[in-house]
Amino acid sequence: MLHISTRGEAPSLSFADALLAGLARDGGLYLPQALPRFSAQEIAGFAGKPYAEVAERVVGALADGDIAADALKAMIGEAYGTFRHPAVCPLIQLGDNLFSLELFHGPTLAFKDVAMQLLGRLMDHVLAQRGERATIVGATSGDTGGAAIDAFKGLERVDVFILYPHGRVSDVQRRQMTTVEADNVHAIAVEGTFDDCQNLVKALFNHHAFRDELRLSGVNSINWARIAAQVVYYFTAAVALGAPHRPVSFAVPTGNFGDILAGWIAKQMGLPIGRLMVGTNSNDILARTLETGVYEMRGVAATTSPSMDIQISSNFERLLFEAHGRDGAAVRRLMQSLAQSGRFEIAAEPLARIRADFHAVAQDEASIAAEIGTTWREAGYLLDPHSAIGVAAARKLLASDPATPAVALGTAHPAKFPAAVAAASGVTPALPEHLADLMEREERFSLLPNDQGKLERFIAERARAVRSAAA
Ligand SMILES: Cc1ncc(COP(=O)(O)O)c(C=O)c1O
Ligand SMILES: N[C@@H](CCOP(=O)(O)O)C(=O)O
Repeated sequence: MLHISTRGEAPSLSFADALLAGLARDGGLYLPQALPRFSAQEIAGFAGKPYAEVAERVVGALADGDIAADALKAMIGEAYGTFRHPAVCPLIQLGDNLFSLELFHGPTLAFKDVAMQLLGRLMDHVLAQRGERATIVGATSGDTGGAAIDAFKGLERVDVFILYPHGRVSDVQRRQMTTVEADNVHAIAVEGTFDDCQNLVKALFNHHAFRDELRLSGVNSINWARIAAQVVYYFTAAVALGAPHRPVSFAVPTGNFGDILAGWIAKQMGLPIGRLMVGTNSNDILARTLETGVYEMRGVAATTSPSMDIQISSNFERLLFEAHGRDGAAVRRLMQSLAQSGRFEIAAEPLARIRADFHAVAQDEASIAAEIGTTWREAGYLLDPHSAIGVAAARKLLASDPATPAVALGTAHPAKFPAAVAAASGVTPALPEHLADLMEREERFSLLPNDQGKLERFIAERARAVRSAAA
């Protein structure tokens, strides 16, 4: 199966090629030409199966034979063997029809591990088959970076450069990136916001000579394989709650729109998802867009849910592509408008299509703290600020439809954000044992300005040095 770019001007690629490419050469994002679909009977058959087995079916269908089934099975087994919970992504009941899907039992305590542990293995596998090396560049508002560094540390065929906004991630998140001792890992603090970091990464991909010389690859959710791996937990959660015999709704703390897009993909693959609720913090560009049809950037505010302090929500482009009937030219026009004026307007028809599947609600800092406090007092369950946005959004779903189970995605462990959690609940969550000495480990990072030229020189020098030391 080939994968096509949302901007319609890049070569179509196989799953393995799209995996290594990251961003398409026309600046767009890859999507499969057609999505596989499971019958209700097949979905019912997922009930009671271990997570890894469902992952084999779902990721296997999306990879469409491009990765040999036995190799995929082995990689999935290894990837989810790194999780501390036997169910991998357990479902916890918090109230009547209210559930938390805990996605934070991987090595770095965030949902990013679910995809990244598999992505690292998939990339290494494909690079080894081809005898190639790659330079991975990624932008993080806190969690993707740590998850990528954990998944790729020490791999011989990749150098990893992670850009994070200086002073805008939590101490735990920063230390997960800066204390890893591996020569192929480079943590870069950028003087700017997450959006600046993400723009720099996209600019590196769009500088084709640099991209080709260093064989750039991406691990943000611009990489289709990230989304493919995230589709799996929508299936396991919904089936555990009675799908395909009844619909299940999901509330998703949203920033780059990758996680909730994975839910929409699951729906296109046959899963009966009721409503998909976008939850944002006060960086509410997506909530405003769904309400008004105008996507308009405003300055980004620093919040207690820093991983969602995002204005340019990359994966929204994939949804726009679908809502415009897969018209790459229409997406190019919208993206040009965004680059030139910081805004674009969605026409009535595509907006109606988006609104048919998605709803949105924004939470300010006071409501996030209140949700952490309420859930702790009423359910004895400690939420991190991002997951609290999900639970608050799920309550909104239940207020209008109490009969349909609402699953809030639990995207981070509360110990990643101890100060905010303690302030809201009075409880200071402890880091799991494997990270207990994180605050004592030595840090190693480079501070760079928000400057593409300087970043390119930095990456080229480091990548060449590692390659000549390895030769
Ligand atoms: C803890 C946490 N929650 C939610 C999000 C938002 O997810 P997405 O960017 O896929 O919308 C992120 C970052 O992406 C995150 O790190
Ligand atoms: N919240 C993310 C931002 C990057 O998102 P991604 O899913 O596109 O990698 C983070 O924590 O880094």
